[in-house]
Amino acid sequence: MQELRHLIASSILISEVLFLHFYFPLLVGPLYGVYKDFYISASLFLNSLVFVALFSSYVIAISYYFEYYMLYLFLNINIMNIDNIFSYFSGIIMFMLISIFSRRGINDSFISSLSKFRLKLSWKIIIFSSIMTFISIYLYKNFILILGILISYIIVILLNYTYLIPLQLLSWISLPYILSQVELPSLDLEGICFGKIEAVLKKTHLSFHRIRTNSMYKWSPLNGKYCININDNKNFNMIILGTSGSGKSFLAKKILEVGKLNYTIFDVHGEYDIEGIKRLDASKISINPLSLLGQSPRERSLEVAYVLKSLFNLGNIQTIDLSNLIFEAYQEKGIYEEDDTTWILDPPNFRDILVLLNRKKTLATNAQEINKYQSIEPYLSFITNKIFMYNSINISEIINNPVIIDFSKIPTLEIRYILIDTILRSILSYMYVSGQSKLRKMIVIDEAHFVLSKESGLQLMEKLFAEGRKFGFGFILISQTSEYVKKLIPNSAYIFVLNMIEPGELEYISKLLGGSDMDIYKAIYNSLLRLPKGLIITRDILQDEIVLVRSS
Ligand SMILES: Nc1ncnc2c1ncn2[C@@H]1O[C@H](COP(=O)(O)OP(=O)(O)OP(=O)(O)O)[C@@H](O)[C@H]1O
Repeated sequence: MQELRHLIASSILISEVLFLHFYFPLLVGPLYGVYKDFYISASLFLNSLVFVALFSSYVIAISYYFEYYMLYLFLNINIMNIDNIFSYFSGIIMFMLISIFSRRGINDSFISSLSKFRLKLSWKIIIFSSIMTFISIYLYKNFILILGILISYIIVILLNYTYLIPLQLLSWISLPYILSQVELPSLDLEGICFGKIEAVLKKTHLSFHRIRTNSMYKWSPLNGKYCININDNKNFNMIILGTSGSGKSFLAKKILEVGKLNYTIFDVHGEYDIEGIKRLDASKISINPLSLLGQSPRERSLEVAYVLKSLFNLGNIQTIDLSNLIFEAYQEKGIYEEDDTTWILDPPNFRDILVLLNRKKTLATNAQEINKYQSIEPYLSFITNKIFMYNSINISEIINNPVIIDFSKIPTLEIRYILIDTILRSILSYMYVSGQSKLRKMIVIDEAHFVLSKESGLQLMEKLFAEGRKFGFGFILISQTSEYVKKLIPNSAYIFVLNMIEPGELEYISKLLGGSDMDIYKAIYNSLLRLPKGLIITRDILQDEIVLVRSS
């Protein structure tokens, strides 16, 4: 939207010059000569104030003086004299003083953009721009015009934007526009381009964007593709946060579709239906959580007991008893800790453990022992479900093909959780066996707080997040709340936030994206509250810009 600002600024200049030429003489009659200088000085003063406010940049406002100079040259008026320069700079200095007294500070958006400027030279642009410059030098034969062209030429080469090459020809007239292009963040234009950038958060005086921030930082409209280059990141993990209906699953689907990624979606509520993608009804599969998954019987017994502890809030003694019982069940099946050749035998299932528990209960010799078994029996009975009897699910098939696993028809949340946990652990074990790889699989977990709210689920996810990249696995976690994803954020490459309304969430996310700057915090806080469906706020890590993106 820099274009709109330049259109306004240039329109002001051109109308003033035209007014001076055509109507001013009619207005003041024979006193034209007397009032002309006053008119020019006053308009220079006022315009400099307007231009600084419009561009939030003293540098761009100063460059407009040269455009002014060129336009007046057409009327044979030379404004390059001390009086006029003084008038123009008085306006700029007055703006600085107003900014200091209103505690806004002297901030120049052009200069602050220079710190983020990434130099990318291209031979193509250097050659084209040089040819254009030589042609214009030959045509213009005027020192001032040529100087403007040479300055524009250098900036165009440094900025590396092809569309600026023809603008060089306009010399000083196009210089303010060319300079303002430094402010465009040079975001990646390669990778997965799943959205359009609508705006960038900038410290500016004026904003033409509809999302109000009520802060010194405002959304500065920008047009461009928004791309993520996941292969360049330290991991492939992403977190999507937002209220219900804000567009979280739409965004996840876009990333998968545009990136042509191989994926598995853990669809907790049965919301995903993607044409041509296989849906697996989780209530019709079977997976045995007691499969060893590359671990020893002791390790796996402890792990399963820990999962049940997290799920049912079991006490420590109950958890140890349960773990010992599971370990004994392995031994009954001929699977021994010290003999890893037995680890490939068929594992017991929850029903075997229940049978073992009942046998031990009948053989118990005192009330304490009976109580011990009775305290874990209801939980074991509860999870002894046909889903956990044997292994019908083929993990390598799930990993090698796109698939949506629909968990919505699983009757109880506890069974749903154990099933999701077991599939994720099977994937972890597959990862270790299959070895290192480039990105081969994205795993999307919708309603991730369901898994992460359990201690064992959070630990498992932390492990997957930390180790997935090495083995070519990335994760997209979707959640309505940030509460459970906090520990995963350090191992995430991208965090996309859609509309949020809960004050605690807003505070956390605004601090996370905005850092310690209170004005940025305020801007993000107010924007998240107002975000319409499909609009995302994210921080571009490479450019360190906070951007507003629409998934489309
Ligand atoms: N960028 C967008 N452009 C067009 N439609 C969108 C966009 N984002 C979301 N929608 C539409 O809005 C509706 C809600 O989106 P979506 O299901 O992705 O929300 P959600 O945040 O996942 O909701 P829930 O938390 O309830 O699952 C859908 O019909 C979706 O097609």
